[in-house]
Amino acid sequence: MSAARVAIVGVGHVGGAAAFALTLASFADQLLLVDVDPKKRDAQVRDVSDAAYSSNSRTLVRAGTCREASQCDIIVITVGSKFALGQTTIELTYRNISIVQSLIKEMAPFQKDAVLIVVSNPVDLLATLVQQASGLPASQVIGSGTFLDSVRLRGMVTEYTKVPAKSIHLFVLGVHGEHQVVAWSRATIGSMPIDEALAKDNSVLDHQQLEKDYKNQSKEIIQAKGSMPFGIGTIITCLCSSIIFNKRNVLPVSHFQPRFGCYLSMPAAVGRRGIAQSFPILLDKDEDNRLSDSAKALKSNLDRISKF
Ligand SMILES: NC(=O)c1ccc[n+]([C@@H]2O[C@H](COP(=O)([O-])OP(=O)(O)OC[C@H]3O[C@@H](n4cnc5c(N)ncnc54)[C@H](O)[C@@H]3O)[C@@H](O)[C@H]2O)c1
Repeated sequence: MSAARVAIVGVGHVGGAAAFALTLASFADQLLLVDVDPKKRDAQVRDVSDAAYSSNSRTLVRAGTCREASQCDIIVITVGSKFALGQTTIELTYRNISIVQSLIKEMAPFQKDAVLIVVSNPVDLLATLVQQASGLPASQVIGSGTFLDSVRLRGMVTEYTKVPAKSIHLFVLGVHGEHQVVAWSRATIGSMPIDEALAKDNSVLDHQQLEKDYKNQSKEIIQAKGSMPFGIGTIITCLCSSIIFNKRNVLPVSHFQPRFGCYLSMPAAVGRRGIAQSFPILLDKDEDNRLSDSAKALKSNLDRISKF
């Protein structure tokens, strides 16, 4: 890619952290920040520009409009609304659906090679709707999905096994949230099944405890500091890098699953045109049943939404 332009739409906690991480990574030529709140947007531009100048980043950070964003090479959607007093999760979900749907209408048509990265929650549902409304091929719309969850869980296994995270092949898959599935049956260290590798040293991984701990970590971070922007900001940067440099890194991201007719996370090679190849993992029966149940629930929600 000659001159890479990235836009971030919604520069609150997550969008701001992604802008900071992308600027330090210094591979984008231009970074456009867009927000419905112009004061916040301009403040983020000034703050992140300071980081750009003090780190000698090549990335030029500036404020942009939705139309300008739609002509960028990568568009990251991090818009969201916060819980209002007395609001239920369902009300918040519908609020986010409505924000994202009107945003995509305002932005379309997109540059034909653009890749959209949806981060806003509920990420799989929104990524499916964004793809339908964007007019872009499914391969060019990606959801951040369970990428952060996979990285976090791998980090915890690293602490236990003392094996570097890059040698641990372990994925969290499916519909991001309560019903995501850890693919323990396919987890390996090097090429050896993880439980077998540990058994050699008489060690045992407590799958249930680890799952409980990595899920609790999100809740604990949010309770203590209100948001958890740094991990996801880095994940967004990693996705942008794989796209811009056509690295085809295999990452657990949300993408269209013909088997279920909706988006959910499975490993996929991510390159210049988005999803270059999907690598669905053959799960064991219990894991597959759980993944399949949550996909069916998501699909029926989507069918209900499309009737409105
Ligand atoms: N997928 C993940 O792993 C993951 C992790 C963390 C957060 N998230 C999600 O990211 C989203 C953002 O979280 P946050 O903490 O940054 O929220 P935030 O409230 O700090 O930021 C949201 C921003 O979106 C802006 N916005 C709202 N409507 C807009 C519109 N129509 N056009 C442009 N901008 C608009 C707001 O002004 C605000 O600046 C949430 O949906 C959150 O659940 C996802």
